[in-house]
This record gives sequence, structure tokens and C-alpha cells, in this order.
Amino acid sequence: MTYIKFDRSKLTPFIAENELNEIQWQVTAADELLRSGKGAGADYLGWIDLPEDYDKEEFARIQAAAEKIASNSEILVVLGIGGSYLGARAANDFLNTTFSNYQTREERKAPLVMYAGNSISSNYLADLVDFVADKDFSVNVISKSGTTTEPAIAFRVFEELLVKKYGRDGANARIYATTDKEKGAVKVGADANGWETFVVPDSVGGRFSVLTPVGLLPIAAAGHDIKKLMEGANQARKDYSVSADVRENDAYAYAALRNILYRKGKFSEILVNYEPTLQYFGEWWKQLAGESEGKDQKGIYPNSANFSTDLHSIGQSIQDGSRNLFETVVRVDKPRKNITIPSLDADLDGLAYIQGKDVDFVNKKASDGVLLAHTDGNVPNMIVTLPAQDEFSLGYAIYFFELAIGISGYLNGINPFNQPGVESYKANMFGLLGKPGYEELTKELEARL
Ligand SMILES: O=P(O)(O)OC[C@H]1O[C@](O)(CO)[C@@H](O)[C@@H]1O
Repeated sequence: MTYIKFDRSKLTPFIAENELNEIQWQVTAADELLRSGKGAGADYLGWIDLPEDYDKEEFARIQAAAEKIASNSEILVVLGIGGSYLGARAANDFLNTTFSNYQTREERKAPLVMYAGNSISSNYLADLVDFVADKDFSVNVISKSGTTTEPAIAFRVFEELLVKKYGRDGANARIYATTDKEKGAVKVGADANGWETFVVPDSVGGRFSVLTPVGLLPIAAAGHDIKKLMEGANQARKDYSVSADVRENDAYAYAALRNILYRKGKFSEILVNYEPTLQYFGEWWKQLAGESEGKDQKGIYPNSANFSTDLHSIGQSIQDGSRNLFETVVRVDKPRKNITIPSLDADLDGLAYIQGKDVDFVNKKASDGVLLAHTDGNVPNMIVTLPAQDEFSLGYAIYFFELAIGISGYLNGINPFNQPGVESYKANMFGLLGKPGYEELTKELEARL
């Protein structure tokens, strides 16, 4: 029994017990590939032992930097995209109170963490500049390459704003750079200006990097306990390294079952939550699964949904539409807070039968009802239950999904640790922007538009 619960009991109409036995040899082979470092993409396996083998000196510097940011900044602007931002955003949204963005600095007890460099929207960037301009702020630029267009544009904008506001030296003291240990534009800037620097390890790809400084500094800056986060991940590391048997290893069982479903035509997986604070966990997971598995013209297409909200929009399609879906439901056992449904004398809304009950009771009953309805509608469901909405549970869940996706990719015969497909749009964008070196592509693309 592990700390988070994995429940596959509702898969019986879709998968027979022997199927799990029969895929075991493939899971054992995938485990062997992953742990021996003999599989494709083996240069990027640093995340496996990271919760134990992280740089303790750097960890202490992250905690000290978070304290410094708290002492001189109302806001920390985090610049990054994809794996250089989604993990931090998922963690902070999950761990913050829902309306922390609207609290005062005193109420929040930590700086407000805001995100930019994750789109190319001029509205978003200009609005954020207007919002922070008259407040004390610091910047954490996060980019392994240092040349990703979105964060690079945003960094130019916020660096200029910092220099205008605090002067060059003042700005330098407020820039925290999380980047490659020796190369790239951000590293060059950091060396020239003396910015405090944290390292994105070579052996950890962006989508697996939330437990490196990439995620840890923004999470610590938001006032959360990154030690507990690492402890949760480390517990998962230990629990899921004991056995490769799918009956003993839930992360491996999840990887195996989603592949069995995929091979039966269930091409799309929806990561479902019943907590709005898990929305970005879904976004983080989509990159983890999508960038890892969607290649060589195959792989599960990852989606996410926020229930019960989305039951009133895409719920119809999940229940009755194309039958190529399955769902993995992420539940939180104990909510951070609960609230009672008020009792009224008149029963105009017909809620008398649940008045006096708490809202989470209703949420759980709704999710049980959906589970059965979707199962009856031929949508297989698995459930991952986190005991609480805290750092330890989150760290544990992060590791569960990272490990499962690594194994799952090997089960489907691909390299789970590269992302060649992401470059195609970039090349076209560079061509159309007239980037030096792309002249031929520019001509070709302009003729096609
Ligand atoms: O940290 P960088 O180099 O800016 O890259 C950001 C993201 O861009 C990608 O390379 C493509 O989306 C991701 O793999 C990565 O998480």
C-alpha cells in the first residue's frame, strides 16, 4: 500500500486480469531499460534519483533566495515556458489558497508569483508590465537554452523595466537565472552581470524538471515547503523501486493499463480533477505525457478536464461521443477547507436532502456518480487519490506520473525523453520572422501563405 492510492477496480469491463499478466514481461523489460540506462534517451534519466540525489548546497541557496525575494519584493515574475514553468505553476496553484492573487502581501505572507514568457501575447505582457511597474518585484528567468523565443522576449521587457526602476546594479540583485550550467544566453548574461544562478541539470529534460531549481525556486518563493515536496517525491521513488511487478507497483500498473487501453483503440486520455486548484496539474501532466509519448505517428493524446465544471460543457461528448477515450481521475481525499450547505426552511431549490452536509461530500458523490456513468458509457476510468492537498502528496504524485510516463513510453516503443516535433513550428516561425540563417525557408513559406 503506497501513500497515494491507485484504483483500477472499474476497469473490469474493459481489461481482463490475464491481460495485465500478459503485459508484465514488457513492463519488466521497460523497467530494465529505464533503470539500467540502456533505453533510448538515457542521457535524460537524472529525474529518477533526483529526490534523493539533489544538490543540497544549491537547495539551501534556493531557500535563501526565496527569503531574499520575500524581504524585498511584492511580486516574483517567473519567465519560462513548457517544462520551465508548468511544474511551478501547477505546484503553486495546488498549494496556494484559491484567491491568493487577490490577497494583500500581509495576508499572503509571501510574494505573489506571476508568470510570463509562456505565450507571445502582447496584451498579456503589457498588462503584466503595467501591473508590476509601481510595485517592488524580482524576476526569475528560467530557460535551459536561453534562446526560447517566448521567455527571451519577456526577459528583455522585464530586464529593461528592472533597470529603469532600480538601476543596473539594483536590477542585477533582483534577477535570478535558472539555466544551463555553462552555456546559453541567460548564462552569458548571468556571468556578465552577477545574477544569482541556479542550474537546470543536463540529465533532466524540461518536463521532468519541476523538482530541480526550475520548479523549486518559484515554489519556495510562494511560501511553500520544498523540503516536504522532495520528501514526498523521495518516498514515491523508494516505494516504486521495490518491484517491477504490476501487482505491486502502482506506477507501473498505471503505465501498463493505459497502454493496454491504447492498443484497444482508446487513443485519448483525459486527466480529470474535481478541484480547480488542480487545473495546472493537468497542464503540467499534458506536457509530460504529450511531449514524452506523442511521436513516430503514435502515442496517447493527452487531455485534461476540470469537473464538475466541464461536465456541463464537454461532459456530453465524454458520455456519448466517439468511444476512443479513457479517463484518469485525480482526487484529493481531504480538501484543505470544507464548507457546510446552509439549511433553509423553504426548499425552493430542492436541496433539503443535502442541507447540513458539507460541499466536499457532494463533490465526492458527484465523482462516484460520474465514474459509474462514464464506465457505463464505455469510457474506462482509473483513479489516483492524493491523501491531502499538501507538499508531500504533491511531490509523491509528481514522481508517480513521471515514472509512469517513462515506463509507458518504453512500452510503446518510443524514446520518451526527446521532443523532435516541437522544433517544426519554431523553424517556421523563425523563417517568417526573417531570422538570419532561415532565408530559404522564409521564401518557401511566404509563397505558401
Ligand atoms: O528551458 P527552455 O530551453 O527555454 O525550453 C522550454 C521548453 O521548450 C521545449 O523545448 C519545447 O516546448 C520544452 O521541452 C521545454 O520545456
